[in-house]
Amino acid sequence: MDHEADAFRTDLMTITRFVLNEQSKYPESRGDFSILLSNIVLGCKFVCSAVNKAGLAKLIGLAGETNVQAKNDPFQPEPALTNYLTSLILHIHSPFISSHRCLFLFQGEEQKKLDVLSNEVFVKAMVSSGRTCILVSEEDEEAIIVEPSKRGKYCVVFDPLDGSSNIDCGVSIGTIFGIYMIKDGDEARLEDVLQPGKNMLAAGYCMYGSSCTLVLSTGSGVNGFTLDPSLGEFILTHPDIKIPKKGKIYSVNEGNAKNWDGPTAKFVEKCKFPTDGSPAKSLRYIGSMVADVHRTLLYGGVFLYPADKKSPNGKLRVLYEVFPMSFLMEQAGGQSFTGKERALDLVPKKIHERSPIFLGSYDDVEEIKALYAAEEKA
Ligand SMILES: O=C(COP(=O)(O)O)[C@@H](O)[C@H](O)[C@H](O)COP(=O)(O)O
Ligand SMILES: [Mg+2]
Ligand SMILES: [Mg+2]
Ligand SMILES: [Mg+2]
Repeated sequence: MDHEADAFRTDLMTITRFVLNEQSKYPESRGDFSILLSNIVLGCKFVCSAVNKAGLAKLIGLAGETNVQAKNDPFQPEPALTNYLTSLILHIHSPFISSHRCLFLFQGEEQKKLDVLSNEVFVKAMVSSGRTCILVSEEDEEAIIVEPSKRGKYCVVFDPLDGSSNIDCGVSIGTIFGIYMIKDGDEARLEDVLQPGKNMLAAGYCMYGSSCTLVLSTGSGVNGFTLDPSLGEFILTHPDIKIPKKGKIYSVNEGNAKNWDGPTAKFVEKCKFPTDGSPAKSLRYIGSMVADVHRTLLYGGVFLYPADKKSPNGKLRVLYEVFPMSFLMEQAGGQSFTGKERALDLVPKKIHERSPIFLGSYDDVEEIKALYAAEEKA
């Protein structure tokens, strides 16, 4: 370690310092929101560490593919490695996870186990913050109403592990979250989370990729933090992110093209064969919403998961995928549209409701809106 160089890094803007700075702008604040955010950050660090270790376990499992058991389950790690990883993870994260879950994680089927594990981590991190009252997770059918003794005034909606089908090939995945406040006093009701996205107080995601990046908005711009593994701290690396007004990339699963509606098909056609003299756009599609949106935010362009004949409401879930990403896009100067309205104006009726979504650079989304408006007139 270069201690001399490290000595010059002590003025780094860590996420903790950043959140406390933000808190100081509200002298009446008692720090509840900062405590909630710090528990979200801890949850992200935990999932990041589990994602990294799951990859290691799979690698070992693949190497043993020749025995019969390994054929049935090619991801079975060595027992010694399982024990080692279990004790390691329990040592670091024992307040959040039971030994049963830990063993679960390293005994094959990592993909599903990581969904379950990440969910358990986030639920526990949120409840133990003492600042939440309702939690909605992709992995839980019903909303979780926090018991009165541990209750606070915030509602958190989250997708604990987004893009989980990408785990097996080590492609970027993430966690998405959004935060609301209960409408009145001490009563927590389902209506408190069935609010339009524009009522969110904060939203963000953490991407577990070549680096671990947390992107956060508390309603005054968007900031990105990168985890420094040697410090265990998220450092502000992308201050005040602004999405380019127009982009050169479109991002969509074109395998669904035969079922698209007119405006979606026309927009993608225009991306590939522009008629106004502009260059054709490049196609980039990872298949993890977090990663596709992250690239869109930094490079510009548009991410779309439209409705199609098979899925008239699209695929992505309103509360914990569409809303947080739309909130971030707008905060970064972009737009987000459902094909009918501004995404953040949508009022969900059910916690796992889905919606088509078009989000990204302002001008690109404007083009999509014009195509839908033209179709409505015709
Ligand atoms: O819906 C997603 C997966 O979420 P999930 O892992 O269920 O939390 C998004 O991350 C992806 O954008 C999406 O899965 C990609 O969908 P396809 O193009 O494969 O339909
Ligand atoms: Mg998801
Ligand atoms: Mg998920
Ligand atoms: Mg899922």
